[in-house]
Amino acid sequence: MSGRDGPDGAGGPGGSGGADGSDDATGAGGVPDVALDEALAAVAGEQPLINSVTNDVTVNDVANVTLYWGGLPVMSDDEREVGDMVGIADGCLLNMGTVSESGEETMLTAGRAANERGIPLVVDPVGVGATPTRDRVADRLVTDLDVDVLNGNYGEISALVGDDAEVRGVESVGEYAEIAAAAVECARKTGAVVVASGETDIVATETAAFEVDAGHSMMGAVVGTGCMLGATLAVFAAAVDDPVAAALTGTAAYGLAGELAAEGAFGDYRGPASYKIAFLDAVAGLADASTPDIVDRIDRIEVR
Ligand SMILES: Nc1ncnc2c1ncn2[C@@H]1O[C@H](COP(=O)(O)OP(=O)(O)O)[C@@H](O)[C@H]1O
Ligand SMILES: Cc1ncsc1CCOP(=O)(O)O
Ligand SMILES: [Mg+2]
Repeated sequence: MSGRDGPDGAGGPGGSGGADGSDDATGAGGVPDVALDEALAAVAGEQPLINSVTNDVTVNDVANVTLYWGGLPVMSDDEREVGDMVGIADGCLLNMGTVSESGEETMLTAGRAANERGIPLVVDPVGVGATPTRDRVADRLVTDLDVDVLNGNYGEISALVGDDAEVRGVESVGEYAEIAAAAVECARKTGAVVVASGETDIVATETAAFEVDAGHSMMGAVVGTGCMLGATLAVFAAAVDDPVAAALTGTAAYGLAGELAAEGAFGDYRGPASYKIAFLDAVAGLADASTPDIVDRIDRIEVR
């Protein structure tokens, strides 16, 4: 871990330590007693500055969703400056969606600065499994850096651990019956808390796996929802001390926003483009919306 509490570390807003079920700080069924309202209040109170080195396709969405959660976005990605910007940030996101040769080096510079500063480092290995270049860059990021939270779709997480995976461009294609086991193996390989996104999200550590039942199929119809999940995880990891509680809370909050948008709570929509607007408004308005207790959306699952 990057100088921060690991999954057994001290708790904090939004969750209490031992979120991998290793001590008595968990609730029923070995699920940590995460609290959405506490996490959202912590984000609002801390207003974490998040530096994202991210792709050209969704950079504006990543910036806005960071802001709408209550963080402060900055997208510094120049080798001459990024170390200094991460040096004053509270969290760092690396998203390799359109990584260039210089961008690869800049991501390593930013990641090393985050590790040295002891702030949360989130990595989204976009498109790993699609090309040898992406396989090499992703492996370099998780090997050379101390990653706190790693998020990818089912295909990307499976590809990272060498399981059969079909990643077409950046989209996960096919069935992944063993995704929970792949996520735990990925956590063991990288030392990160792993979020495997899909119809049901999986949050995994080296010793525990949780299903997060929140979200809507319309989220899968919008480019950028995985990238924006990475930004969400960076914001929550900067405000919630325990990285597992942060990942569970951020993933659940994100899915709840997707559900509220699909229900029309933040405006009608006619298709994926207008849904995206409603989704972003749901993120911005979640703190004021009445939301269910997210503990009821999280189930610990047994993984061999
Ligand atoms: N069919 C679905 N049902 C519910 N939520 C979904 C569905 N597809 C995607 N999501 C949600 O959308 C977000 C992005 O997931 P995903 O599409 O897997 O990432 P990516 O965009 O990187 O491929 C996640 O929060 C995930 O839970
Ligand atoms: C289409 C595309 N190509 C390179 S990055 C990118 C966006 C990927 O966004 P997400 O992973 O959220 O679907
Ligand atoms: Mg993605």
